[in-house]
Amino acid sequence: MTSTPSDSPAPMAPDEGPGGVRVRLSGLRRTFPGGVPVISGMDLDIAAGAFVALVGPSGCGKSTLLKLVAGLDRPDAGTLTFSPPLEHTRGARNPIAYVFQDAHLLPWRSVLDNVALPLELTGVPAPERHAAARALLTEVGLGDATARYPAELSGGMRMRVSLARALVTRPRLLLLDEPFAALDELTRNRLDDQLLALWKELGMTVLFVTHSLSEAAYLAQRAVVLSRRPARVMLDRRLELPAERRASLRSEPGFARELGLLQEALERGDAA
Ligand SMILES: Nc1ncnc2c1ncn2[C@@H]1O[C@H](COP(=O)(O)OP(=O)(O)OP(=O)(O)O)[C@@H](O)[C@H]1O
Repeated sequence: MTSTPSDSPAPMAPDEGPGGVRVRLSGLRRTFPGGVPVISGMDLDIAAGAFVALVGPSGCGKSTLLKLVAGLDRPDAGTLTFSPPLEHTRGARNPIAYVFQDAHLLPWRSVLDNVALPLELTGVPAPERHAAARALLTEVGLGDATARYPAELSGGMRMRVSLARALVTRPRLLLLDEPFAALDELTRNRLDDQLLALWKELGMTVLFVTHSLSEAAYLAQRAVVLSRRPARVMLDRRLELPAERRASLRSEPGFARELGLLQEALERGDAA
């Protein structure tokens, strides 16, 4: 049966999210043609609504893992389970959203139409999709940039548009692959705070890949440190930091202690 606009879930208010999904990886394996083993027997259990950071040496398999979770690639063995199953998702049109390091905006579309695109593709009528896109753009601080075009935006603004576009479908799982890596530190810190606010508001599960241990510790409740390829879990740690993250946290001794533990695991994993 094909989906029509009238089959679409009811629109959700900006402060209402469908909540997160639990993600379980069991014995997940991926070997690329040519025999390059990238993931060999990965087990991870991510609670619904958790914010998990994934760090590891360059080339260890982080993006591969995200692609497997997103369904953009298939494992050679092992299982990937979502609970509740993604097809039972209330309100979410695309239960999984993916944000890349490059914002990947369509240059010929306005900011509003870029953000509304995922809804347009599922047949949501223009007034409804524009209202949803406008609400999200306001949340990321771009309420006055809806008519602008990607070429007129800074790198940080483009990433905010990309984040708004990912969230416009109210996903239950948000996958981010080094989304802010190309930005200056101040912009990156601001976007980290915006992402945290959106996560708290919408309650989706977040899996965030980053090379920055400091960004991982600041954002996540739980950090998973991977070894060099094939990726194995070197450390899976619930961070002992206050739930409320503020800029001052970065200079506190508890934060430095967590960074030290992550660094030590990363070095062990790189030498493994
Ligand atoms: N489609 C593919 N075919 C063959 N090899 C691949 C493919 N995709 C990735 N690889 C290899 O798998 C390994 C892991 O790549 P992946 O992009 O997952 O690493 P990563 O940890 O995300 O790296 P980085 O931190 O540098 O972004 C690399 O050696 C890469 O060359």
